[in-house]
Amino acid sequence: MPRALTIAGSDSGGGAGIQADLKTFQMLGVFGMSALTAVTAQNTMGVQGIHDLPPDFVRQQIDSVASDIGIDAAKTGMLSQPEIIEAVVAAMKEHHIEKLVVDPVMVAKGGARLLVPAAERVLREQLLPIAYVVTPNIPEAEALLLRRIETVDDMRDAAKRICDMGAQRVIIKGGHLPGGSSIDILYDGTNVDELHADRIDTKNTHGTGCTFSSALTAWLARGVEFTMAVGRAKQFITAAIAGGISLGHGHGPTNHWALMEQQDTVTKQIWGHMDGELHEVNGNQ
Ligand SMILES: Nc1ncnc2c1ncn2[C@@H]1O[C@H](COP(=O)(O)OP(=O)(O)OP(=O)(O)O)[C@@H](O)[C@H]1O
Ligand SMILES: Cc1ncc(CO)c(N)n1
Repeated sequence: MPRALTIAGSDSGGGAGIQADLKTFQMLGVFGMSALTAVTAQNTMGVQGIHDLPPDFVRQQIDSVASDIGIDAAKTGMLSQPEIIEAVVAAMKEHHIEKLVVDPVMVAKGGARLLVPAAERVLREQLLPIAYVVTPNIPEAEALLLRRIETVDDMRDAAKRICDMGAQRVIIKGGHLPGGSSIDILYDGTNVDELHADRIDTKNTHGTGCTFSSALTAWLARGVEFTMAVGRAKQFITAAIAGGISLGHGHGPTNHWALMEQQDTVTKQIWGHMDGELHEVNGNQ
């Protein structure tokens, strides 16, 4: 069974962070494990409190699962403090984690900081160079590069510049760009690609970034090639946003079960991919 680890914060509201990641892993048939970095008191209205965990204890959680269960792919989300980033980097190196998806979470939708400003430099200098892929949204890419991103051309340029900082691959998520479609830019160190989806008119976008990066991690854990894994992660997040549940009074969560509920082409495509892979595995035995 493919195994994926999320190293991230807990969202008590269940739509983002560790909770979104584990729900997504489960939906995509991957065994999910977690190393908590922080616990937040959070709901659809915002973040009411943050309690960071000690860096050594973050490290201990990673060591526990790596030394026993094993990790096919890992992702990072909210890392909160510079010392936590340092602990995570040391653990990733020691356990030789190659498929590392870095979601450089900095600020929650309502504006609360999930990474102290002093940690941005450590993230840039220590975490990016060990990332298999980094997935900033537009404000995060702006913070990493200290420059504005206003157009799709700016996003393409930013993807190359972030790759120059050491990440092997970059996806700039366009959820924050105004316009009728939701464009993500994908750079694999050689080619730039665009991923398009119609923009869904909804306020229920809490945790979209976490859900997208955990779907990508799940497909990488399953051994799917990078570009295909990104395409399937995009299908998953688009279905989850379109899945339309409305909870709470603010930015509600996406629907991680959307694929189970809608027996449409997206469901058939995604479950079909998995079915195909299972047949391949069985056929090779
Ligand atoms: N309204 C929307 N309609 C369709 N796709 C969207 C919409 N909003 C975001 N997306 C897609 O969701 C994915 C996540 O992008 P986004 O920019 O929202 O991440 P994020 O800001 O990191 O999310 P969060 O901080 O809430 O976890 C991207 O693939 C993006 O294109
Ligand atoms: C714990 C946590 N991680 C990430 C995000 C970003 O969506 C959030 N709101 N909360």
